Amino acid sequence: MSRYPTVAQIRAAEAATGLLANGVLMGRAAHGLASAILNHLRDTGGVYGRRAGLVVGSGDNGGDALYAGALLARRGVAVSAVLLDPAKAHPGGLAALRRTGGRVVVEFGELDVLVDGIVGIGGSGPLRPAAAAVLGAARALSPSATVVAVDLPSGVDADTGVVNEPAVRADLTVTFGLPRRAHVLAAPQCGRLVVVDIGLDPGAGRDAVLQSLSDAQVGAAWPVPGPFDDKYRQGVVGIVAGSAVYPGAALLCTGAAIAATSGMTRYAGPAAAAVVDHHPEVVAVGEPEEAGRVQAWIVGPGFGTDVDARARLRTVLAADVPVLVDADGITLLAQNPDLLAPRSAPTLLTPHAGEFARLTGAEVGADRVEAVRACAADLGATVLLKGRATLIAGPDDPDTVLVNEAGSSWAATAGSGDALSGIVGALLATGLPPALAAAMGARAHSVAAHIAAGRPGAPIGASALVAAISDAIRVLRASGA
Ligand SMILES: NC(=O)C1=CN([C@@H]2O[C@H](COP(=O)(O)OP(=O)(O)OC[C@H]3O[C@@H](n4cnc5c(N)ncnc54)[C@H](OP(=O)(O)O)[C@@H]3O)[C@@H](O)[C@H]2O)[C@@H](O)CC1
Ligand SMILES: [K+]
Repeated sequence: MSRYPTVAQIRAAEAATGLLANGVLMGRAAHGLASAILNHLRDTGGVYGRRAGLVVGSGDNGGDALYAGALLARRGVAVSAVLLDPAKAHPGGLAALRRTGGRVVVEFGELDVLVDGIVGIGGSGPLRPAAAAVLGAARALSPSATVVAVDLPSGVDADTGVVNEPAVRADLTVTFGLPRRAHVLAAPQCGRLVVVDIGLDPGAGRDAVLQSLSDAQVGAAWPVPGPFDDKYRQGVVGIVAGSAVYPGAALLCTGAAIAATSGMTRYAGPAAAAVVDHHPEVVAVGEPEEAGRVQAWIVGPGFGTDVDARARLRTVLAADVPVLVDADGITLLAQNPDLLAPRSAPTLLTPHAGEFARLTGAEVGADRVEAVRACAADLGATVLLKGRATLIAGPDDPDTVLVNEAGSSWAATAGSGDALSGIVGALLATGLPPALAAAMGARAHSVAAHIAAGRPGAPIGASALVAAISDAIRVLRASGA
């Protein structure tokens, strides 16, 4: 489990060490930062004589960069620093840099490493023009220089992950003590993340709302048949998806559900013939009323928004079992919010940003974590908000929002959401709590996309993703072994 505290929580954890005022924490931070840069230099041709440029802001983030620069200079790195506000540059850090032979310059020469010490957790808004100009000139002169962000890429909001352009885009981000929310919410902007141990209390971060499951946790919790299980033991999932004209969503959703668990899969809807054609293990009927008992329903992918779809949604939501509502089902639900009111079994909604806006009547906004939490509380449902960082909140636990960072964008392909619904719905039918099922499904979905794309990656369709689900589960189950 990784936890991503807010800036306020990080500041409290730092203060609790009692080591803020005496500079011990900054010393540890600078040491870790310098080590990460030295490792990078060693991996790319050596340390001595390589060139590092520091862009130094007016706060402690700049202080980290200056102290680390001093350590690099001592190891033979040619270090230069541009001070954005010379009067406010960290005095101790600046003195240390000067003592070790680092130079203060007004513009950089060619560089191997460009260190962003402009702002960290004290920053707000985009890069100011002076900082943007220095970075722009450095990038133009040294386009292949590795960009190392101190704590956070400047311009990225630490708590929301919003990238306020112009912002730094880092190849490597070195942070201190605990990862910040932005590291998972804006992962592509951060590049590789190194978390340096600065001696925070072992319990620090426990109060963080935003959390992610590890692959090992997902693998360990994945339901697989035990020695005495029969076909019903892992639950029966019922799927209402697709249409006679467009059976694709039904096929993808059903295929994903079949692969995700060894529970039984039923299908009810107008694509029944096509579903059985492609997936002979499915018991398929025309309407949900005819489907027999299920332990969870998936309703909505590609099933349209006409009166028949509306009637099917109503039937499914009237059942006293967990229901996952996706895609067209969410659009219909937005028009008929009263359908959720009588439900006592869990409901799980899986909107993308557009469907979320339809559902809540407002755009997701900058603070996605708060948006998904508020939506879950308002609707009394678990909500999975899709994105590169998928967020999941339940209605009864306002102190937990789960996040799955996809790690790549290979899953951004048509039909991918149908596959996600299939995986999560099958997990729901096994009896897993909705938020856990959603987070596990999202993780498996990301891993499947990664496997299907291969290395180096190639674009995939959702069918390839579905075909890789079994391998993804194997990878997850092996990761903790
Ligand atoms: N505390 C500790 O023990 C440890 C702290 N650590 C380090 O300290 C960092 C936090 O330091 P911090 O609090 O001094 O804030 P920080 O992020 O450097 O910048 C604040 C100043 O920048 C300015 N500014 C704001 N927005 C801006 C923008 N968009 N563009 C340009 N400038 C902007 C604004 O000042 P202004 O120019 O407005 O006067 C603001 O006051 C943290 O991220 C970590 O790296 C580590 O050493 C571990 C131990
Ligand atoms: K920074």
